[in-house]
This record gives sequence, C-alpha cells and structure tokens, in this order.
Amino acid sequence: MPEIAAEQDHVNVLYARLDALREEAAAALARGHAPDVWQAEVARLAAVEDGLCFGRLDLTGGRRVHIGRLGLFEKDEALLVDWRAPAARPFYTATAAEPGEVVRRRRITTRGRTVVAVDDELLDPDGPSDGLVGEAALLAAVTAERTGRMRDIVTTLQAEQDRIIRDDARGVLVVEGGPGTGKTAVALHRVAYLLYTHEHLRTRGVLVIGPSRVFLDYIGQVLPGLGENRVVTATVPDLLPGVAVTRADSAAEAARKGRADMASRLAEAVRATVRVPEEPVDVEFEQQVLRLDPAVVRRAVRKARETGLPHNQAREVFHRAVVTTLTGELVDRMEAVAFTETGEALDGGSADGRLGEAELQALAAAGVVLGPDEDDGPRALLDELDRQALRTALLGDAGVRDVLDELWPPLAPAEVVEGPWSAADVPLLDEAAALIGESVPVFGYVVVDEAQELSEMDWRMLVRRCPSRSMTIVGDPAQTGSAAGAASWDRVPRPHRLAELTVSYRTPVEIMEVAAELLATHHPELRPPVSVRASGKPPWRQAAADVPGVLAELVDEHTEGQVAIIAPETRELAAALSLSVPPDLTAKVVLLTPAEAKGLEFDSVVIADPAAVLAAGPHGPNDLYVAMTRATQRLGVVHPGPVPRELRSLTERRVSSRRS
Ligand SMILES: Nc1ncnc2c1ncn2[C@@H]1O[C@H](COP(=O)(O)OP(=O)(O)OP(=O)(O)O)[C@@H](O)[C@H]1O
Repeated sequence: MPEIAAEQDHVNVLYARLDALREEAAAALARGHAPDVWQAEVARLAAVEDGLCFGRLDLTGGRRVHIGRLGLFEKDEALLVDWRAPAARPFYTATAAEPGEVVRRRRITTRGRTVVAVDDELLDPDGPSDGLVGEAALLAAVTAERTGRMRDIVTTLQAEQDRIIRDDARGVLVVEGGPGTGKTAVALHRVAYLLYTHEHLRTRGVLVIGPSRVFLDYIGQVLPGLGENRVVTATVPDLLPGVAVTRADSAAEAARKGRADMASRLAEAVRATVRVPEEPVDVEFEQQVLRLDPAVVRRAVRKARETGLPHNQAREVFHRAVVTTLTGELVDRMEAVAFTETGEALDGGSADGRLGEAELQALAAAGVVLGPDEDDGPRALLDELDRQALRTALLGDAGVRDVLDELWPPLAPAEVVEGPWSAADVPLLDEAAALIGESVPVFGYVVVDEAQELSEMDWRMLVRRCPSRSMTIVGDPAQTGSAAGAASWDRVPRPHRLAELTVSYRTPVEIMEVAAELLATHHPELRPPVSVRASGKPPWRQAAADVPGVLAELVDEHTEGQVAIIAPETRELAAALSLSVPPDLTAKVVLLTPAEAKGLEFDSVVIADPAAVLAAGPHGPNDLYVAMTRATQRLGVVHPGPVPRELRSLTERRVSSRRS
C-alpha cells in the first residue's frame, strides 16, 4: 500500500534522527559532565522506541504534521511534533463538527520500526459525528487483553481528557469521574504534559500518590513510557520513611485518627510537654547555685511561644530567654561582690570584696579573662561581650541544659505518637514532626489518585509537601472504601476547580448497567458514566454452597486473558486455590480484596460472596461497586447465600461444582 510505504519512509527518517540523538547523548554521558542530565536524556530517548510516531495531521493549505512521543528536528524543520506541543493538540480535539484547520487525521500503527497500518479519518463537517476521536483505534485499545500493567493512551486520548491534561498548572484541579473514565490515565498524562510545559517542575519535583504499592506497580510503566523518569510515586505512608506500619486499626479507630481535630489534639499534646514549675528551681553552674523563678520561666515560655516557631526551634528561644535571665543574675552577683568595699561578704564573694573562687571559675568557664590587676581588686562592670560569653557558657553547660530540658524538652515524633503504628498513625506522626519542627521534602506539583480514600489528616500531610498547592486530584466518591475516606471533595485544599469525566472506557455497557443500579441505590446523587462500548457478554450470577469449589472450576476453565477473583477475605481462598497473596498482578489469575482491586482492571472478574463484600468494610456498597467495575469484558458473581437484592437482575447461570 503506497500510503504505508510513504509513512515508512518518514518513520525511517525519524528513527535515524533518534539514533543520532542517542549517540550524541551516550557520548556526552561518557564524557562525564552533567551525568544526571545526560542519564535522563539517554533514558528519555530509550523510552520512546515503541510507537515513536503514531499520528499525522493534514491541515488546510497542504501542511502536514507528524505527531509522536517526542519532538524531533532537523535544522529548523520539525520532523516530529511532541504530542504535548500546542501544534499536536488538534490531533486530540478536532472533530468533524469542529475541524479547525484539520482536513485529515491519520493514525499510524507501527510494530518495532515497521509501519503496519495507517488509518485515516476525514474531518468532513457535513459527515456524521459521534464525539469519539479515532473510534476504531480507541475501541481496539480498550478491548485489548490486559497484562497487569497499565499502558499509556497517548495515541487515543479523547477530547474531554485532553482538556483536563492541558488545564492550567496553577492551583488545585479536582477531576471526578466514575470507574474506568480514565482518571488515572489522565492524571499521568497530565504529569507528562506539565513537565513538558513547565521546565521548573523538573527541578522542583513531581509527586504522584496512589492507594497502594500494588497500584503503583500497576501504573509504574506509564510515565517512563512517556519519557518521564524522574517522578516520585508513593503511598501516603511512604512519605514518612522509617516508620514501620505493623498494626491494623479497626474501622472506627482509623476514622477517628483521620479526623482533622487530631491536629489540635496533637498540638495540645506537644504544648503539654512544656512545664512551668510551681516553685523556684535551683540551677547549678560552676559551683554556684542560681535560682530560677516560675515567673521567669513563664515569661520565657510566653516569649518562645510568641515566635510561632515549632516546638524544637521555640525551645531554643526559651533556652536563650532563661539563660539571659540567669546571666543577669550571675553578673549582678559578681558585680555586687566586686564593688562591695564594706567588707561584708556577699553570696560567694570574699569578705574583702574580692571575687571568690566560684565567681572566678564561672568567669573563666565563660572565657572572661580578667586583667592582671583585676583578679584581686574591684573590677569594672562586665561588658556585653562578657555577658555574651557567660550566656554561651551557661547554654553549653550540661547541668543547665538538663534543667532547661526538664522544662521544655526536645521532642521526637515517636514521643508524641507512640508505636507500634498503623497506617492511620503515619499522618499523625507527620503532624507531630511538623509541630516539632522537622522539615520534609517539598514538591513543585502533586498528583493524588484515588483521592477519595484520603483522610483529613492525610490531606494535611500532603499539603505540607506542596506548599504552593499546585495539585491535580482525581477520584470518585462512589468508590470510597476506607473508613476515614471522603463522600465529597469538602476536605480537598481550597480553592479548587472541578472537572468531570463522563465516559467509561473500561466497563462495557452490560456491566455498567448493573453497577448503575447499585449506584442508584446507594448514591442517588451521583450519575454513572456512559460506557463507550458493549461486550455482548451479560454478567452472570451463580448460587453455590461451595464457593471455593466453583471458583476452582472457573479458574480451570479460564483461557481468555486475565481473571481476577475479588473476595472480602483472601487468605483461605488463596490456600484453597493455590494463589498468591499479596497478588502478582501479572499472573493469569489474580486474587484480591476490593480494597486491593481499587484502580486496577482485568479482562474478567468473578466476585466471591458479594453479600460478605457488602457487609465487610465500612463502605460495603462502594466496595461492591469497585469490584463490579474492574472488568473490561466479563463479570460473574458466586454467592453462597441468597443473592443481594442489588444483584438480582444478573443472569442466573448454573455450573455444578466438582467438589459439591
Ligand atoms: N482515551 C483512551 N484511550 C484508550 N484507552 C483509554 C482511554 N481512556 C481510558 N482508557 C483506558 O480505560 C481504562 C480505565 O482507565 P483508568 O484506570 O485511568 O480509569 P479510572 O477512571 O482511573 O478508573 P477507576 O476509577 O476505576 O480507578 C484503562 O485501561 C485506560 O487505559
């Protein structure tokens, strides 16, 4: 086909240019200067090998633009336009109704470096339009077998997704959408777009938060595949390294720990470690006993608190304030001794008014050197330098510090929130660390996926890491599973703007219809997404006394793609079915809880004991909704007791278990 041959010629030119750039980058890396920069460049150029060029726009006036994973130039000529560049935008947004300058959109499919297909769409304003961009390629992508690893969607992004990806970087953007609407995909492509458009984010850093390590592994290839290797991915507890989570909380306890009022309680707990004594306290310094009045301590505490500094830094202010008073006391005493010519002995001074041993020692300890005439006669006032030296000596004295630390102790987070810790304790430890004054790494941009799961305390922890509040937050309140999670976006940092995704690319219409019934029962205020396609496979249900037996049979029979078994409890099933927990997402058969399945997808899903799913978590209906919407093709339900009324409309299927 001549069109394929013509595209192959251009693709050959592109790979030749890419190879040349790779050689230059490898040579620069070998020369050894700016190794970080060149390392990143080598990785970026390596990542774009597959599908380097995937599209072409033919514009009015005969201009052509090839679109791909990065921009390539030969002298001033653009051989390939990066998908994130403004010139590539019509590839995602032009429609027959609003073609702009676009006459033809071409999709180019390559295998390795070989062009295997071209697919043309003529944007004829008088032709039919269904709102989908590149429907054939889109449907091929969404129906392809799943592998346990998310793929990028750069070749088939839809207009509503593109709008969100290219939205203003400033402020907080909340993206809400039902299951499978591409929230995760959009969030990750937005990261790539922002890094391309805002150079400073490369140095300031981008953080992507996901609900679990399993999920982060699932999405782990998307950004590197888009040439972005330097994004940090983490769960919320990962953000505080060195904390071992060894305990699980009850739902009620987790909900309690997640509430914002914990912040004021922690602040109170930290405050309460500071003590104003009821009686004067003796402070020994170089054989002298100084008296510390409660009023002095109270004043020093007030002064320290007025700074608004965190506990450990304010403690230094407190120390200095107290020591200044102690220095004054010490100086008064010495001067009183030095100027007494009456022959009366004053505290520590000798009867003839000379400095006593203790004073001399204190002065020597402070580095105050008396002149040859001064050590046995009345001396002049101690000057400011002497006082400074005394203050430093007092501050450095272990005994003095012990007394001060008794009053205003230095703190570590683990003294405020004692272990062993649960995941819900981590934001509390982080809050304590902030109150105490420990600093945390900050990022220029933060993306939060499955954001509905975050507690108010989680949000405080995140905002500390993104003081500029430049964030994209994606989620679905109908999928909230955690006890401390949200039913709305009330707790998301304000001000924020809201965007919506409305089309489900994952879940076929047959499954979405039953999931929508569940949604209507439990979240009548929320609209289900519209499925982009039908699978022709109605979801089924089967009553079975022996659930593991039926599941074993299903697993044996399973041949097409990946199947996930989603159950409220997986340990026993894992043993019965010889499956691994925690799950290996790349296996043919994967066993997970609804919480673990969050954000993931599989060709087929079987839910074991949906009534138990409904009853198990603090948000049972949401968990069932999540479980039902993980499948791209087939959904089945195996129920030991009566089927929950929400699932009665499923087609009944009879499969006899070999074990029953
Ligand atoms: N424009 C697109 N082209 C091709 N595939 C797409 C497109 N948009 C989404 N998808 C696919 O749809 C599936 C669902 O996407 P994604 O996981 O991002 O949805 P989600 O809204 O985060 O879902 P959930 O809320 O269930 O976690 C993925 O396989 C994704 O690749």
